[in-house]
Amino acid sequence: MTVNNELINQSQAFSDSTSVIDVEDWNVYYGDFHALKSIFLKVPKNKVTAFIGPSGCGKSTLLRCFNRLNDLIPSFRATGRMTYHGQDLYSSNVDAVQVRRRIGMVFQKPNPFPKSIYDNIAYGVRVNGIKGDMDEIVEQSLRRAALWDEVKDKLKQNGTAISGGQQQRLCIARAIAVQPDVVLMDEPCASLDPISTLKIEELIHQLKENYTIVIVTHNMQQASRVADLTAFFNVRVVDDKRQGYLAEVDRTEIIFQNPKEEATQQYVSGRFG
Ligand SMILES: Nc1ncnc2c1ncn2[C@@H]1O[C@H](COP(=O)(O)OP(=O)(O)OP(=O)(O)O)[C@@H](O)[C@H]1O
Repeated sequence: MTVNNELINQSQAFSDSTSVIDVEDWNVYYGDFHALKSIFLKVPKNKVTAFIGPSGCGKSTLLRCFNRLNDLIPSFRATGRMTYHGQDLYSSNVDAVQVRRRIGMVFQKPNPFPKSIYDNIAYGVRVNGIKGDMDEIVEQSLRRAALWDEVKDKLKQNGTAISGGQQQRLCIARAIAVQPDVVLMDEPCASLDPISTLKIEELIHQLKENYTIVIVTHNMQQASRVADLTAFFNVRVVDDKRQGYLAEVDRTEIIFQNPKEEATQQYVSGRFG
């Protein structure tokens, strides 16, 4: 296996952190399209890792590999090794449903169930057979998602009948209610106004005390505000086809102030992408 520079840089940057997810020589294909080429990455525990890069470079693809969401796409195929706490995530004896419980996901568009706020939380807790006082679990999850004070008097109200920003925090509460240890966020603020966006960013800061977070964002300020580590993905053309790769990964301040790659500098300063 080739040792690559990103891995060396990153291990220097976060040598004090344990990694939760380890990616080694990871390649993704959709049919014969090679979407992601040879990714090496360590996702550090209780940190926020941001994925940035131009459209189509494979940020969402890699994020969705972490909780096996791409398994649902018939043309998807991956090679290489991806481990979660040292366990091979793609081993045949790993249950993808259990993976998704431990590695939760929040999507770009808030997607609460058309059920009460209470049941939005309680549903996944029941389905996953999690024991405990349901009222307490609901309250605790809503508190952790910084939503409790706004909804505590209307828990029976439909989860779709609150503001977009509140809906997104409800989706975060729903994700953390099933006791994950990683929360993946795919452009979680893309459909939100600036005030709701700031609330989610503050929440991300709080959440990393208890969870490991990976966020895909097109918003450079957001990456620089929330992320400890930033991974810049880029696209190159191989045999007339666009192929995504990890160009550089390092501490966020280095990626934004003193990156090693020219392309990273150009991207973070808004000169392409
Ligand atoms: N289900 C799929 N089938 C075939 N190709 C796909 C599929 N999903 C994504 N791709 C392709 O894989 C590449 C990476 O897509 P992906 O959505 O991961 O990129 P991204 O960096 O998240 O893009 P964006 O920033 O626009 O959301 C793109 O060329 C895309 O067209």
